[in-house]
Amino acid sequence: MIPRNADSAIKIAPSILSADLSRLAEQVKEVEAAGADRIHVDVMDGCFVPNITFGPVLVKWLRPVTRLPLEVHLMIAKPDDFLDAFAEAGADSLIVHVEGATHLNRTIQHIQKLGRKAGVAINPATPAVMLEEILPELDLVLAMTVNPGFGGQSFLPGTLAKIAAIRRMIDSVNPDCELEVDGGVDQDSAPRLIAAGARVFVAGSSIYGAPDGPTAGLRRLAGSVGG
Ligand SMILES: O=C(CO)[C@@H](O)[C@H](O)COP(=O)(O)O
Ligand SMILES: [Fe+2]
Repeated sequence: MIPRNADSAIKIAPSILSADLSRLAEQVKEVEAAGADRIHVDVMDGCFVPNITFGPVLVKWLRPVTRLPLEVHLMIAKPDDFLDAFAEAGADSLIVHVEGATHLNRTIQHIQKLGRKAGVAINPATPAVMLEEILPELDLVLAMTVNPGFGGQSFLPGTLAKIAAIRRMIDSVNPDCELEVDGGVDQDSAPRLIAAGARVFVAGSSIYGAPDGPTAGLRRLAGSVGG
């Protein structure tokens, strides 16, 4: 199998939320071989979002399965209480929601002290200006393109203008910060997202739910954005 070009400016992060969890290791190894750039782990607590998924123990078991970075998307009411546990389990980056962190600056400092990359996620209805003060400190912004909580939802096109606004903010104050998008990302939405300024693409159902399998799904998505 020919891997994707590792130097591609476009990064793809398969979300294991849509994987066949009865053979998770195999499913992660498959997307690694197909050229995925990182693995996206959706953590939900049934409080911040109406669904429950994974805890640090899953990250611990996943860590030796792949050489890819593990990014942990924390959709939980009390992210500060779990940062150490996810870092210790092997997370490479920790993403908290701007809507869920009361003392966001402190939370980001905490992540940095743990030696992990720090990201902030922003929901579709939250204005981009909420990122303004924290943006200089960030490694990554995760713009939600669905309401968080479930895989397999439809991309919300109303988020495109905000993504373009975040791209302008990043370019002016922190050009090294990555702009990642999450939710309903497939070969139809991805070209529109790239035009708006996104460079990292989380994809669950378009990869793991692809009828012809995760490798074909990933290839199709990468092909749609020239990555
Ligand atoms: O954070 C979330 C959902 O809350 C995502 O990471 C989903 O896992 C993306 O799944 P698809 O929309 O690509 O199926
Ligand atoms: Fe996510």
